[in-house]
Amino acid sequence: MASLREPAAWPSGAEQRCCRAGDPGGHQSGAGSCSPGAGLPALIAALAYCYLQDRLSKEDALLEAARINNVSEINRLLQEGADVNTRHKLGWTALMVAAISRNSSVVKALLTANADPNLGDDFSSVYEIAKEKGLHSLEGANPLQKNEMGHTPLDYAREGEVMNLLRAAEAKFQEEQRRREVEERRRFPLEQRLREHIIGQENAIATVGAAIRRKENGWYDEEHPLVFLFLGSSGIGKTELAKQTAKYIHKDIKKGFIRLDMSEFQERHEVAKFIGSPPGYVGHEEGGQLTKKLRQCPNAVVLFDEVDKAHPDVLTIMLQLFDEGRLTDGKGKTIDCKDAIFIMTSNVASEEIAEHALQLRQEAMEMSKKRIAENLDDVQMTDKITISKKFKEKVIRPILKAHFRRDEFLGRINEIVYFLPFCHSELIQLVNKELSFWAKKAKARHNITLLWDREVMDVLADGYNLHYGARSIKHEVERRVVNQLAAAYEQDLLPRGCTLRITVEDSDKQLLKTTEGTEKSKAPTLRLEIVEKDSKARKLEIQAPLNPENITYFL
Ligand SMILES: Nc1ncnc2c1ncn2[C@@H]1O[C@H](COP(=O)(O)OP(=O)(O)OP(=O)(O)O)[C@@H](O)[C@H]1O
Repeated sequence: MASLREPAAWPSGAEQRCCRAGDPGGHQSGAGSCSPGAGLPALIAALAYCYLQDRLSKEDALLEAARINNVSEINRLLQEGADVNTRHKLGWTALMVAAISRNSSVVKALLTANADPNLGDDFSSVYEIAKEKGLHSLEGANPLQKNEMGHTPLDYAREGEVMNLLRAAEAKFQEEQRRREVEERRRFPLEQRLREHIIGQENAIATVGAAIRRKENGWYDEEHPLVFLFLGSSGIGKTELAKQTAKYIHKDIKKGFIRLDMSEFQERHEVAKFIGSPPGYVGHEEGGQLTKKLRQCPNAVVLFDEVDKAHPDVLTIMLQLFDEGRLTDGKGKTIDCKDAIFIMTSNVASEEIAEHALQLRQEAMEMSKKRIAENLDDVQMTDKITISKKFKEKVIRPILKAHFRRDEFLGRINEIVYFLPFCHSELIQLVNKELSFWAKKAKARHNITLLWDREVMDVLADGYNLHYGARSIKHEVERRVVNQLAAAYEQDLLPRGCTLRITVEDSDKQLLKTTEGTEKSKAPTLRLEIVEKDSKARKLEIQAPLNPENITYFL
């Protein structure tokens, strides 16, 4: 509830302190009377106070003067016609304020001016105070809000009228929320959101986006959960897509995303860890890793990482889960999870997929070159390629079949989603994302502005390793840029607030003699330079032993 001592519209402590310090003897406004020794902060506070005084109504000013024991101000305001019995919007009078603040001289002055000591307290209702404090009862408040024990306001309602009110408010709020979400989805579709976090992988985004849209709009088989298998090499966005899908569906609710590393379920006895042990067995009380989490959020997005590593008995349980949309745990309790979304990831066949994609890109590039040579108008330098149905049937399916050994398991997968290696333009985007991440940190932590250009991004994109995906770009940026930044900082070469540019040295790619006598190009070096105020650049001499180019980073 609002405290008598803290009405929302009254000046802050700094203003009050200044006013007291500068108001020993009956000045009019409280401004300019801060002692010179009080310094700049006091002067600023005094000015702020004056400004506030100008804006306050006479009645507000009277209440304020009563609170801070300013008798001369009380007298002045009363002379100017302020109502001595005025009330604050939460109900108290100036006399009450002075009394509760023990400001006896103000009490005397107010009584002399005929303040009514018999005015009862007219404090507002809880509703008024909540409104004043911005805690509106049901207007705009979320009636579904849960406290730390998981209870909503309705759980605490005892009276019929309040219960009815809360029920109606819940229904109204849910309807409003649903309407807002539909509107939001229309304006900002899932694919667009995913693209904000995931570079490339257009086909994967489109496949997942379409399946989720079908489900959200009721165009799906409600007897079975949605099941995806994400295929592709490491660090290419499989987990990220699963995470972002969960974020889209469950917002920031952590329980909405369940992640299990299936390499932890390689042995037969580990089935118990998955769904819990039967009665009488060790760990019965603990429950299973999957069942425990699914019980908390039966419509979660569940990620089974490296599913190819799971023991066949674990796969049997997963098949039952996908088929029936429910799971019975070690305690015999059944969890209904038809609304869950199951995503399995696997690196199986990743080499074949990567090779095929590179070959398709090569063909697309040659085709474009040929058409340029033939001077045809419809030339499209496209990075977009699609894995053919033939390749999926003839190459991928047999590999999956050999691995999972069961047609029915593969048959329960709604969509097999292919993740392809990054093309050059996607690598440039990944580099830019990574550099932007560090630029933001440099700004926030050290007020340093970091600049780079396309040539720098090209050099860093060369560090791409097909087997490590986006992680190799992260490591390349850390190795070749962030290491230098850290060393320069340690050597005190970076003035706070400076502008730093990353530049490419040896950009003409010098040719080096290799031990075999052949020539190979030397990778260009990245250097840091400070951009001075007059736009002149000065290269930083970062001292050995830290020559970042000589540091090997083991992936
Ligand atoms: N397409 C992408 N766009 C943006 N960032 C990506 C992309 N792919 C991967 N990353 C980033 O690289 C890191 C690893 O990605 P992710 O965990 O999705 O890999 P993965 O494909 O699941 O591989 P693994 O099987 O090794 O886990 C994450 O930080 C992720 O944000």
